[in-house]
Amino acid sequence: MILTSLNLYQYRLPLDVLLPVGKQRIDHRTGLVLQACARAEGEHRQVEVEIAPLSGIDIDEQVLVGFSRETLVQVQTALTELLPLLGGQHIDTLLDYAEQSPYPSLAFGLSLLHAKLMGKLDAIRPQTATVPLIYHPTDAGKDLLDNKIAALGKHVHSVKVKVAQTSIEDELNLIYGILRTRPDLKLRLDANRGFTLEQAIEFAACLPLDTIEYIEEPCQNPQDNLDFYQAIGMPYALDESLNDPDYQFAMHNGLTALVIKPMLLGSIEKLANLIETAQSYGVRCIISSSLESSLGISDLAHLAAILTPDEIPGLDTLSAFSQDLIVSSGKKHCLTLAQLEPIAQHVIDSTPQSDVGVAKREEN
Ligand SMILES: O=C(O)CCC(=O)c1ccccc1C(=O)O
Ligand SMILES: [Mg+2]
Repeated sequence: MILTSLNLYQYRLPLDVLLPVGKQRIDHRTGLVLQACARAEGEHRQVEVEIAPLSGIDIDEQVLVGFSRETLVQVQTALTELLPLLGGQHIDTLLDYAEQSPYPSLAFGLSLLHAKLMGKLDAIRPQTATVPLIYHPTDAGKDLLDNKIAALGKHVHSVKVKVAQTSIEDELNLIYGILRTRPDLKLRLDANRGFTLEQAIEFAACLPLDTIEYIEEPCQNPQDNLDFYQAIGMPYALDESLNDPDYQFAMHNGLTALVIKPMLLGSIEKLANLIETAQSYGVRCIISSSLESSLGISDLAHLAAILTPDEIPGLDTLSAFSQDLIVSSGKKHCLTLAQLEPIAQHVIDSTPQSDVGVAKREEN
């Protein structure tokens, strides 16, 4: 299968409510959409992927830290240079560039584009269940949270709650409030490295252990996670730790889950290897959102069904988005490609006599 055209677009979507990025908050999301067409023996395929590194600035104009290291501009520049090299090539070339790219978001996007052109995502029903995300939006009150908890369906068995954001007292109240409303729920807590070892122990000691599935990144210094587990016996999960380019899976007491954010980690092959290694030690792998638009979330729901069929992914981040992008999640408005800003384009003349590539590039 040969790549016959590639089109790159940029999107910018305002959010209706703030979304958490660790302790920071964002009020809009920007990213890229890469569309590719490929042909083989009369068959023609056209697919789109979202490439949206989780970097940029928060609502206080502070740089987002702890997630993607690459900026949108870096990825956009790399892709603009890559498109002319990809045009006319076999689609497997996408995998070569994915393995070579220093940018995880780009590696993931290129490998996903390959998988979609191969039809690998069509063959499976997406995971429709997701673990609801509960957090304090600084622009919404306690009522909104209470309503969200009261509205959870009976099929929901776990929720994810952001902690280490406000005071320990407020957060214990929130958690006990949730458990009063729904005593059957299990909780996945996420501290985003917000606690010192002492604070993490003090906090966890106030919670009923058997209601907590795990706590993500309890300690500021992840080396303290082991002491945390030894002191309190609460299982923990790693999330930010996986973003370190040198991260290698290592089994430790108390390590129960990896929170896998594909946009931050790299190619599907790399994800699959990490998942296989972790699962061989009995560590659960939870595919999770990096705050992608509906296009990216839909692909993650398909990938979760393929890579982690026994787990419910953490993809409950779309409700904050004002509009859908390319793929409808049921919102009133769904932006189409024609409504996005084109950044770069590369078309191969597909008449049989000619193999000449024509590159067009628009500066913005
Ligand atoms: O994991 C989930 O369920 C939702 C996604 C989420 O919480 C998140 C999204 C973007 C950046 C960081 C995080 C996080 O897990 O801390
Ligand atoms: Mg987390």
